[in-house]
Order: sequence, then structure tokens, then C-alpha cells
Amino acid sequence: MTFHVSNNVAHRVNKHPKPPANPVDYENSVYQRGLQFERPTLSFQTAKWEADALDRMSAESKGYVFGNAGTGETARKNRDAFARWSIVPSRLVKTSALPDLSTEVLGEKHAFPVAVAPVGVQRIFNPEGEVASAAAAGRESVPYIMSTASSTSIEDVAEANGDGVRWYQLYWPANEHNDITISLLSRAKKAGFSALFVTLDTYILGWRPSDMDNGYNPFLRSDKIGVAIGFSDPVFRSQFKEKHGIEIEEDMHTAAAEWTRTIFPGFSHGWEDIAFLQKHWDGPIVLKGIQSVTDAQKAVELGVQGIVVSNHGGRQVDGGVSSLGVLPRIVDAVGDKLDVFFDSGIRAGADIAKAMALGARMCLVGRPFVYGLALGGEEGVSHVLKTLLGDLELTLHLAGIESANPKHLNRAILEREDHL
Ligand SMILES: Cc1cc2nc3c(=O)[nH]c(=O)nc-3n(C[C@H](O)[C@H](O)[C@H](O)COP(=O)(O)O)c2cc1C
Ligand SMILES: O=C(O)C(=O)c1ccccc1
Repeated sequence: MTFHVSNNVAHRVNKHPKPPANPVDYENSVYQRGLQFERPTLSFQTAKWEADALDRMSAESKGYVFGNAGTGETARKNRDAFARWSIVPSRLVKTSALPDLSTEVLGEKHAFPVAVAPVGVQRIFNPEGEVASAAAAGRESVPYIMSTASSTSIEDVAEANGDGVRWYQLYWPANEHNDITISLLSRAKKAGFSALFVTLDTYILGWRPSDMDNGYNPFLRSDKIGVAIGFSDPVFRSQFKEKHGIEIEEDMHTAAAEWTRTIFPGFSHGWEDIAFLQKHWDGPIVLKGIQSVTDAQKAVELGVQGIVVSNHGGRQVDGGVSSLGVLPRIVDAVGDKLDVFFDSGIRAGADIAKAMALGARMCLVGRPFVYGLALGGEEGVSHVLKTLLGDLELTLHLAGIESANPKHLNRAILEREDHL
């Protein structure tokens, strides 16, 4: 995989077409080439992405992406949980092979243990929105998870993602709209989305004071960009026409409100409903938003292929547990029976290393890529992904992990900082 950061520089200045061949070249490529020639516009300091991106945004967009549920306690806990684990490096570990960050999930090998988390309404942050981020993910060989709340249609995201790996995230309409669910699933399947991520923690938006202060709802914006999937859905369109006798375009406000209620019905499905998705989706199913061992075990009983240990980045239940905090016990209970994905709080390579050492098989990155998108469109998202992966590789390499390969990670490389 050698090497994200240097590749970026090489592409931009076209003076170093060949990526370096081994880890030793890392220093040369990053420190020397990076400093000697034109540098990427975005910083390598991950905290700067957030600061720079928020600086440029409207109060509404800033409140929306940076905002959390309630007091922000869970979002803070998500971050604090990483500092409770520390990596203990091993010395004089001879590396016999090239770096290999690959991991296996859902029966397939992936070059990197990172995916782009589903994030809705990305055109708020950049006019190119999902087209830019799906293209960047495809180019960086990182799976792209497309949100049902996207501001770009399923088909257009697929086209932008090219031959990349893409997975579809479902905001699951209530049972009375099963025909819409079936339509979404069949569109996703036809457009080459190979796995279904079902988000369980957001059947209604959480208590988000920043959005409430701004009177902001991403779906009800006057430009209606948040409802692209509904407005491009043949079943939703024909039902709307049947009910109101007019096309969506003749009363966009009513249509947007109806679509919002369709995918955020305000109440949850039950465990027994998962069978419906298993019947109508031909491929792996992953349940996103799991935080308890009991729920993880129910997922195993139902025979789904994976779970995402996630609290939606602290945006739904304030006062909730940290996502990294509950990861080990969930891995202990079900890690050998399905694939455990992780998100909520990943900001650097070391965070990915820790989550993988605690048993996650792949990490989803949320806000950081949104900041990259806001700052630099496709290039910005590419830069964020490359930086996180370059940082991860170097962290593992210097921690003495053979070939920087996540499969050699386990809890023995971690210490609880408060036990030292
Ligand atoms: C602006 C924004 C929009 C999001 N939209 C969705 C969504 O449409 N579907 C979904 O399942 N999760 C959504 N999420 C949650 C992310 O998929 C992910 O769980 C979370 O961002 C991970 O935490 P992190 O931001 O700390 O990386 C969204 C998160 C943000 C910040
Ligand atoms: O904001 C979110 O967390 C979220 O999941 C979402 C995305 C788009 C529209 C509404 C909610």
C-alpha cells in the first residue's frame, strides 16, 4: 500500500510517479518529498481539519456536523475512551514483508481496515457532496457506505464510486411502507451495493440543541437536497401522486415532509422484523448502532453477518456509554460469530489500531471525512483517508507489529493507562 501520503504529493506534482516500495521510504516520501515539493492543501494535523472546516461553514452546517445529542457527554466519552488504552511498543521486531494493512470482512478481503461511514446530506458541506466522497473512497480502495439520507441518488453515487466497494445504509421505513423499502433495496442491489447496513439507533433524530437553536432540519431545507433518494424513488413518487393528485415537484415542501416521516417514522422496528430484510436483501446484512452484549447476541441469533458497535458519534443518546468502552465485551461475546465493525470517535491512526486490537475488524470514519469534503472535495476526502491510513501504518510499524498487519493486533499490545 505504499504510501498514501506520498502518493498524494506525487499525483499533485507529478514528479514522483512511483510510490516508495517499502516502509523505509516513508520518511523519504513524507518528510523529504512532502517538504521539498508542493504540499497538499489540507493539513496533516487531524485536529486542524475540524477547526478549518468549521471555520468555513454556516452556523447551521457547523451546528449540524459538529453537534451532538444533549450536553455532548457521550461524544466526549467516545474520545476519552481512547486515551484509557495505551499501546505498548515491542522492539527489535524484524519485519520480513512489505506492509499489509488488509483485513477480512463479510467474506472478502479489503486492502485497508477503514470504511467511509454513512453520512447524510453531504451537499451541505460541498456542492459535489456524495459524488466527491464516493469517488475518493473508490480511488483509495476504501469501502463507501451510502446513507439513505444522501443528497445524491443511489445511481449517481454508484457511478461516482466506479469499481469501488460500496455498501448501502438503510434508514428503514415503517412497515406500512414496505414497498418503499423493497424499492430502495432493489435500487441499491442493481447499482452494485454489495452489503446492507441497517441503522437501528436513528428512527427519529436525537435531542440536538445546536440544530434546535438554529431551527435546522437537513431535510426541510429550502433547496430540498436532503431528500434526493425519496424524490428519485419511483415507488415514493407514484404513491405521492396517487395520494395528492400532483407530482412531487408541484409541492416540494409537503413531499419533503412526507419523505422525512417515511424514513424517520418516530418509532422502531422490532427484532422480528429483521427477517423481512433477510428475505428481500440478497447479501450480507450488518446492524449499525449496537452498544450492548444482549443486542449483539440477538444479532447472532438472527444470523446477520455483522454489527457496527456505534453510538452514532454521540448524536443520538446523550449520557450513553462510550462506543470504545463497550467494544471489548461485545467482541468477547460475539466476535467469533460475526464481523464486528466499530465507529464513534476515530480521529487518528492510533485510534484505529486500538479499536482493532480490541477486536474490531474494520473502523468507520465519520466526521473527519466530512471535514475533508468541506475543505477540498474529492481531494480533501482522499487526503483524510490517506492520512489516517498512513498514520495507522506507521503507528503499527513502530509499535513492532509484523508487516503492520492488523491481524497481528490483539489486546496484549494494549495497557489500561490507569493500571500502569
Ligand atoms: C453529519 C452526520 C451525518 C450522519 N448521517 C448518518 C446517516 O445518514 N446514517 C447513519 O447511519 N449514520 C449517520 N451518521 C453517523 C455516522 O455514520 C457515524 O456513526 C458517526 O459519525 C461516527 O462517529 P464519528 O463522527 O465520531 O467518526 C452521521 C454522522 C454525522 C456527523
Ligand atoms: O444527522 C445524523 O446523524 C443523521 O443520521 C441524519 C442524516 C441526514 C439527515 C438526518 C439525519
